[in-house]
Amino acid sequence: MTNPKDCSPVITVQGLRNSFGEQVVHENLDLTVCRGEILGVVGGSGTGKSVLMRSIIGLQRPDEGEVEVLGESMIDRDEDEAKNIRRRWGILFQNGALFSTLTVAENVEVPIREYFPYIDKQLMDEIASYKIAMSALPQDAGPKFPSELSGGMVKRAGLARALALDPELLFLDEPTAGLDPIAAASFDELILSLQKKLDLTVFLITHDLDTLYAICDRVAVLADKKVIAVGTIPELLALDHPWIQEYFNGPRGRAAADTAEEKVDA
Ligand SMILES: Nc1ncnc2c1ncn2[C@@H]1O[C@H](COP(=O)(O)OP(=O)(O)OP(=O)(O)O)[C@@H](O)[C@H]1O
Repeated sequence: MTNPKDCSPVITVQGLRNSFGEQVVHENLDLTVCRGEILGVVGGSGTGKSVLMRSIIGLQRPDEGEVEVLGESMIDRDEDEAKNIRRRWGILFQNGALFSTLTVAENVEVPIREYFPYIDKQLMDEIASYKIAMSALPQDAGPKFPSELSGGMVKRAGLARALALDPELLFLDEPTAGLDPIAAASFDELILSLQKKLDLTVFLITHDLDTLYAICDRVAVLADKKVIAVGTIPELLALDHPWIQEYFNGPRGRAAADTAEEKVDA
């Protein structure tokens, strides 16, 4: 499947190979993420979605292959160069990855302090409070500790921190995992509205079929150690790969498609 004609690549992965000892996780994996799209990444458990994300953000050194993000190669960067690139993206890890001993506002301030240590306290607090509002958290969430928040609020706090440095690119690792369907749908809507407002490119790992239907422009499918297909859901449905058919045409896939259709009709 080819990339859209007007694709301006923000992430390009070519010939990626990752292994742990004898276990080869990726072999000859290629993927392009285009500017301004929400790309969903799906695949069975253990197919290497998180390892792929770690390779893209430079946390996992591949055995082979090229990874370019925002026009810069991610392989063998020195720390200063890597830091400059990291500043241009935000990451929401699966469990929120907040510092438990810091309040929500202090968590949001962590990346700001790292990159702009000279910003005074008042401005820092104002930026944090703005990011908290953007993530649809009530302002009284700022002084709370992560242990005082619901699961949905922890995700929003993680999102507020991911947005701290006005990123161009957002990585989301299973953002709706562990949320009830209403909280998950509202988180999807939040991501979609932020993506539009901030003109973000989003790399989104998910198992959540509703999320794929609700917000993803294209979906990349990981299987057999590589990206076996990438395209819109109708494009993927036209392929007769057994995993794709089972995933999208299984009972959960059909339920998600029905929900998406009902939303369009409403
Ligand atoms: N640091 C590591 N050391 C050894 N093996 C690892 C390491 N990280 C990941 N793996 C292995 O790589 C494979 C892919 O893992 P990964 O976490 O990327 O899968 P995934 O597709 O994200 O799975 P899930 O959907 O269950 O989260 C797994 O078999 C995992 O055990």
